[in-house]
Amino acid sequence: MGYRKALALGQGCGRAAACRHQKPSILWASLMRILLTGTGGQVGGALQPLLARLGTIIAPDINEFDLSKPDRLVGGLDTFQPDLIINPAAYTAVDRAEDECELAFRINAGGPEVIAQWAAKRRVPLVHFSTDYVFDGSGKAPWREDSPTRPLSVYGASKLAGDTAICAAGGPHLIARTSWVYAAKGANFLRTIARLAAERKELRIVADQIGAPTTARTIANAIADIVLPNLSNLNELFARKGGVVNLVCVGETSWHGFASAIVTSLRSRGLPVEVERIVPIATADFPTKAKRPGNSRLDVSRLNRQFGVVTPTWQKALSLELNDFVALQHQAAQRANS
Ligand SMILES: NC(=O)C1=CN([C@@H]2O[C@H](COP(=O)(O)OP(=O)(O)OC[C@H]3O[C@@H](n4cnc5c(N)ncnc54)[C@H](OP(=O)(O)O)[C@@H]3O)[C@@H](O)[C@H]2O)C=CC1
Ligand SMILES: Cc1cn([C@H]2C[C@H](O)[C@@H](COP(=O)(O)OP(=O)(O)O[C@H]3O[C@@H](C)C(=O)[C@@H](O)[C@H]3O)O2)c(=O)[nH]c1=O
Ligand SMILES: [Mg+2]
Repeated sequence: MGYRKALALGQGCGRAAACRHQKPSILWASLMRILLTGTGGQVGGALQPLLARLGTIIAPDINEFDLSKPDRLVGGLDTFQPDLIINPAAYTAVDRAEDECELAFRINAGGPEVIAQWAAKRRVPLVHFSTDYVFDGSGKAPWREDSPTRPLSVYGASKLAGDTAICAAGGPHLIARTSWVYAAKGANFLRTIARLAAERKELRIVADQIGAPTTARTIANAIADIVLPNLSNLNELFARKGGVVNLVCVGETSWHGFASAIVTSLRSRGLPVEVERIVPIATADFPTKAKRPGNSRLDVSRLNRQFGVVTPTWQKALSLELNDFVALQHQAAQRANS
């Protein structure tokens, strides 16, 4: 699918209906085969331990199941025979995507399309992940699941094309739309800021892009809370309540506000912090290849209403994540000294 066509497609595909959560069936759980992609990444890595007790986790690496080669995925799916597919694998290098448009589209749209069509034919439920970067960032109101999309970047357009293809496949699916994901491990803003804060006296961080930093752990917990009690009827649950659902931490801040909170917490926890000034700047003063939305706020009321899932505030989630981050830093320091 081409970039322009993708830009013109897809306005979200949320559906609404009422349903009661059911208790998990132990027998069902033990028989379940769950295909989980991207376990080397933030969200896949956080999901893996939570899902492990549900049955057999099939976690292929990129050589066994490469989303950039959509025509080879059906063979893998036929071999794995999953009862549930969870697909956090994605191309997430936002600036690089501007130069690797074709690759980003294959991984974020072509691969998911093949998976969704395979799953739809067999009525296998599919959980996928989307981004705030499908929006153009206008206005100040939080985006709802059915708000008009207009991505500003290749990454955003490729993710939207994936969402649209999954919706069009017509199978039972849930697309969790999230934002500003980070974890104690992985490539993310928390780790970038921690590194820069230990090296520099001054940080200059954009203060006019507003959203909700969200830990991979928050996303994994929410998905587990939706999936676990409904294992035996996920198919029906997603057919009635699936589609897109926003899944972010509660509250909002700018990247500058997020960086400031990270640095304050690192200092109070005794980690090395050299930085003296965190200067708020405009997006225009931090030129990047890809354009990013100014308004990345996502309205989580559907998540609360449909699934009864309440996420923590971004500040609470940050504090929890920093416990792990600090422990990992101490371990690394001990290894370096021994
Ligand atoms: N990160 C963010 O800020 C946000 C992410 N999202 C979405 O959430 C989801 C999870 O993101 P996150 O966990 O942060 O992503 P990460 O970048 O942390 O992880 C992506 C994973 O995808 C794997 N991957 C990359 N290319 C391929 C490929 N060709 N075939 C198979 N696997 C591949 C990577 O493998 P390897 O480990 O080998 O590199 C990695 O394990 C994605 O859909 C993303 O678009 C939404 C909003 C914000
Ligand atoms: C390092 C740095 C970044 N920034 C800005 C650039 C950018 O606007 C913002 C965040 O930088 P990042 O490169 O981490 O942002 P980015 O990679 O665009 O993060 C996005 O990733 C994809 C995968 C998503 O889906 C989005 O939800 C979002 O999390 O901070 C500064 O202003 N100063 C700095 O020193
Ligand atoms: Mg990034």
